[in-house]
Amino acid sequence: MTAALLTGMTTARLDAIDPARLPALLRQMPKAELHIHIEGSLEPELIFKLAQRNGVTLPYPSIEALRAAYAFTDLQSFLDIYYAGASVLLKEEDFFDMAWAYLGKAAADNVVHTEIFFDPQTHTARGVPFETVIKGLNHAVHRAHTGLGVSAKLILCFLRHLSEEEAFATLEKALPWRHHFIGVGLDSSEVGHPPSKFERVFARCRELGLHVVAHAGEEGPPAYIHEALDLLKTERIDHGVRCLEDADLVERLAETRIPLTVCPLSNTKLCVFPTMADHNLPALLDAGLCAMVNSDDPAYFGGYMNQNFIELFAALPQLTARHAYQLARNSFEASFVGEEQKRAWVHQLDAVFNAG
Ligand code: HPA
Ligand SMILES: [Zn+2]
Repeated sequence: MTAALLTGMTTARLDAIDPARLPALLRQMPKAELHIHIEGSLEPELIFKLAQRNGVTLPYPSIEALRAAYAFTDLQSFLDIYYAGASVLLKEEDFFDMAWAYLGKAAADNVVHTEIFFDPQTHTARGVPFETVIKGLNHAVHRAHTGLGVSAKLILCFLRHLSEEEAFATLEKALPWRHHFIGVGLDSSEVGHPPSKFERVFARCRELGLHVVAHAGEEGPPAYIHEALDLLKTERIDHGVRCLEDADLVERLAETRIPLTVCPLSNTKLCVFPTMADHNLPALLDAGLCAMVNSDDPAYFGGYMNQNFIELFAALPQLTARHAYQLARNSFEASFVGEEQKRAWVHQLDAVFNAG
């Protein structure tokens, strides 16, 4: 599979690229984003605009005060603010506006394909119908194809701090809209909520022909990654950076080419790594894993896709054009699209690296 995707670019050619071209290449190269929570793309400006439009009172007096609260110590300290921010989303056009703003940013970063997580339970718990959420998001996704040239798909995430029963109830509500999303995921507070809690829900989702992914090994132990693979049978692992603590797991991930959707700025902002220079993405690539770069919650963590690439490569000088190409190629390999489309995107990628 890997060899088939690696078209014109040889390692020797990649290593001959002038390092001065690297920042431009990172920006210009076509890429796929596979780990973005749409609620995490809600910028403070849009939060305030929607609050005003919907008559919602926010516990922050200004945009600056809200932004100042974005100093996180761990995943939970972020999730508390992230769920509060989502409280301004009430109407279909709110969900459209949020997704449309993200898709414009993605297009500007040369993201040609994005698989977008959404958290319906965050909204249905506040009385917003599932239909309102999915219709608003779907409208933006469709408009992105024609208006921005960005291919976008939706992945429904279950909140793992809630019960199995609530996940099943959410799936029931989603089924009339089954054709609007391609898969399911698992997010929210990881530690104490292992993948095993959702084994039966995921089995049902697989029966329905949905793709399955799960957050694991962000704050949780490598055992959670094993569980996601063994019990949920996930096709990708979201984050997964703690896999390096378990040599057998690394071998398993390398052999199966199960992708890891890594989020560098997220990991530094949530203190998974003390600084970007400590990030283990170079080691993940050296271990032969199908890892790539994603933004996770770009409005909260300081940047969208290209900002993640730029800060990662600036902090880790051992990363070169070879790694940039590998990361983009991995993003296409890991995406839930057909082989022909993947090959077309890799050809576009080759063209950018061959130019100049
Ligand atoms: O990084 C994350 N981890 C878990 N849940 C989330 N929900 C939004 N972002 C995240
Ligand atoms: Zn995430």
